[in-house]
Amino acid sequence: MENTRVRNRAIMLKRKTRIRPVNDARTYILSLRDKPGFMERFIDSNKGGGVFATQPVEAGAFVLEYRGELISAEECRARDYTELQSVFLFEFEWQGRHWCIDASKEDKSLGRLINDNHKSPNCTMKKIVVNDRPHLCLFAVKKIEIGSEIEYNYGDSQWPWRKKEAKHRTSVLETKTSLIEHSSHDDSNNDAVVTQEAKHRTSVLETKTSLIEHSSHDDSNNDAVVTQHSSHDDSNNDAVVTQAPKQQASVLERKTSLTEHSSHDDSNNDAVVTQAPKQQASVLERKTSLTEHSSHDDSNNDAVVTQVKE
Ligand SMILES: C[S@@+](CC[C@H](N)C(=O)[O-])C[C@H]1O[C@@H](n2cnc3c(N)ncnc32)[C@H](O)[C@@H]1O
Repeated sequence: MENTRVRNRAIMLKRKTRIRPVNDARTYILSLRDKPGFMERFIDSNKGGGVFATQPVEAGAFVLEYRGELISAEECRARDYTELQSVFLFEFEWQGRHWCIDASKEDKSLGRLINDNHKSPNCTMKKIVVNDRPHLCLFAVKKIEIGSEIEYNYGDSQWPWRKKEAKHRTSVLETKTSLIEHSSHDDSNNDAVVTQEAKHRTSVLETKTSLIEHSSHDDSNNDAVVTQHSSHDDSNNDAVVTQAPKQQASVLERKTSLTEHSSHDDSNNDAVVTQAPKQQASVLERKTSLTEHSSHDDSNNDAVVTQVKE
């Protein structure tokens, strides 16, 4: 009896002393600092950099703010972003209006460097309102171990790297099938082991080659945002010139995506929609994803869209 009381008191104390994730977020929002326990690390030339945990993170905990400039959707429309910059724009709805966090400026903050994972993300984006201004913050949806990459779902869009992942999966599947075929054939053969190994090696080699082919194919793909990050775009004027019409399209599409939600731009929508449906989808889907998270999180004890006053 006494033991239970002591245990309950200890639990209550622990609950009281644990910082509420939303309050934790508020602290870092106000201080304009990133929470310690995370670092940027280069992953590969495809993904670029990413953010990794240097300390374990509890499920539900505040992770990092997607820090940037809060601008209206109208302002976002008026700005001339390159395609490289446009992947750092996060649009969302707040108080019935459309807003954007423009994180295109390198400011050493980590939130803007977090990569996409639509299958098993360990974080989710939520709106936190501090002093009447919305902020986008990432919270852990599961326990995150030291060394794990921090990832969230950018939204249900056709992001170019997801196409690559799908191609990779197909190649691996083909290799597996090929191996099964080889081994069933080899079962009847005494020299099977050596032959099988050799075949395995060939298959692996083929897969590697196939992957290289896929990636070089993707590099020349017009839809590939990944290509925008590759170094030749930055250093090569010709590449940039070639990208120019695409950039225009993407800006136009972003405008369309925004006009869908506002009535005053009805006059010039049609042409734009046909120009770049994919980009439009990306923006919309990312926004939808955020809204879904928010409504989902409303039922969560760790309150999501939270009004925090100083
Ligand atoms: C907001 S930035 C994230 C930081 C970026 N990795 C960097 O180093 O600057 C978004 C860009 O990261 C890359 N990216 C994000 N998630 C990815 C993923 N799952 N696979 C491959 N590339 C990804 C894409 O190039 C995308 O345009």
